[in-house]
Amino acid sequence: MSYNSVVIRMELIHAEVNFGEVASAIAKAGGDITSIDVIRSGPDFSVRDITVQVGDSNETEVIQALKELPGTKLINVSDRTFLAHLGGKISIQPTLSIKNRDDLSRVYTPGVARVCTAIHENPRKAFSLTIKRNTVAVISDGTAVLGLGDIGPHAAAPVMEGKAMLFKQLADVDAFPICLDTKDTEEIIRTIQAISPIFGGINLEDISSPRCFEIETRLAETLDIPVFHDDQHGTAVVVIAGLINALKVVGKRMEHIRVVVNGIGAAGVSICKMLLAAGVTRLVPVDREGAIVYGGSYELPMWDWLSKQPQVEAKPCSLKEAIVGADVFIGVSRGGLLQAEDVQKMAPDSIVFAMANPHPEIDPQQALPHVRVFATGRSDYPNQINNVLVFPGIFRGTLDCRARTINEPMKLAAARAIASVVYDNELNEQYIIPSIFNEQVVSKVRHAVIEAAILTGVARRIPPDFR
Ligand SMILES: NC(=O)C1=CN([C@@H]2O[C@H](COP(=O)(O)OP(=O)(O)OC[C@H]3O[C@@H](n4cnc5c(N)ncnc54)[C@H](O)[C@@H]3O)[C@@H](O)[C@H]2O)C=CC1
Ligand SMILES: CC(=O)C(=O)O
Ligand SMILES: [Mg+2]
Repeated sequence: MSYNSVVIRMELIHAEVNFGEVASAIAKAGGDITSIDVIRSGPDFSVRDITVQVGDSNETEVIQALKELPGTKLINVSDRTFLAHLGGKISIQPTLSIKNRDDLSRVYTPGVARVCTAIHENPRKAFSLTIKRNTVAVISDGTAVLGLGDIGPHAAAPVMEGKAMLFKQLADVDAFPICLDTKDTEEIIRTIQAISPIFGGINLEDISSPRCFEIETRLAETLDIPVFHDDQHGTAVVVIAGLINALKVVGKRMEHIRVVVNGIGAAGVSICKMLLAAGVTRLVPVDREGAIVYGGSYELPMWDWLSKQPQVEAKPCSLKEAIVGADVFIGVSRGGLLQAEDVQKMAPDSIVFAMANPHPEIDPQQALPHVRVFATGRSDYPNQINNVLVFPGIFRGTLDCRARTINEPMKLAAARAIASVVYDNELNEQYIIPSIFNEQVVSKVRHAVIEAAILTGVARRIPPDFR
């Protein structure tokens, strides 16, 4: 069940009802009052805003119970999540204000012309004299939005705005959401190439597989700024970070574990690749039709690549068969695929990362009693494994050193940096991954990424704190 916060504005006639009765009607219907504000108060009546936490299955009951309560009048019900989206979630602010003609002639014509000429003569100056220095495009075609699927570019916008907010708040990166009204691979590539001059980096988001692989590869080959498909690499980095720490908690080693990854799309492919690079020797990638097996032959190039890796198991099986005896389950597919009896059959001290959003592969209440370490992509349970721990710090570091790409050593360094934020003496089943509000995350990821970029020769600038 998912939870929403609703604000209920209602009038209470004092002679007929008191607040205790209202509170008890809400509680009986399954709502949880989190705050009360008095909007107007008179001798005979008062108007209050009551904020109530409701599950998606009991919101109607709460409203109905209040409608039926004598002495009350329901004025309005607003969903706080929708309120937070009114008018969108970001805006653009100038860095200085124009107070007089002198200011005007400096930031605009004629002064601006000298700056344009300087960039024309030396295009690298765009990095210091325009927003390219600190701006990332968050680009989606709306085809794989969270686990909601192909919901189109308009409906994708709230997620892209949310990513832009997180970039700014967590890492002071200016990010701009762009939702493309095309699913055509060539048109997407050409459009991104055409808009790229103003950006210092491209964060691809929620573009379905397998198109996302070609789009990213072709853009990375042709652009001189980093192109990072967040659902692939951000997710893989945070999974490796979580796994490094979860394995310490259960006392197992990367080389000895058997891992099942369910959902071999954008996130799943990248996770599998990074698991192999991290030393996993027994891997079972599973998609809708069952396991992708060693020695098999697949139309999708990434699946075919996986089938050539000797660490991938050769025995065909379904997800429910694959999970028997597994040490680790990583889900990046869709919600509600597993039940308690499935995770019960895993090896002792099992680790489950059920990361489909917004609904995980297994309901946390079903899984928790049977697994040693459990994590989801959501913020309402402990151990939130979400790529938000990765993209702000990775781009902060990349922009600061003007890296032309984000390579494997930079990603691995980011994963280790995230894991290192939780000290060994703090690690436990409920705390394998730091909170996104832990300020060390962005600064450690930034540092590790810059160091790796310099070492691998992709940094075009050495930031002052590295000189
Ligand atoms: N927690 C996090 O940070 C992240 C979570 N995700 C979540 O992971 C899921 C997948 O995301 P993407 O890889 O971007 O999507 P995608 O569309 O590229 O891949 C999804 C894959 O799951 C497979 N799949 C669907 N139903 C399945 C089933 N019943 N059994 C096995 N496989 C199944 C599809 O065939 C596809 O290959 C989404 O729910 C998304 O919200 C994705 C990125 C980050
Ligand atoms: C978190 C994220 O990027 C997703 O679920 O698609
Ligand atoms: Mg995403």
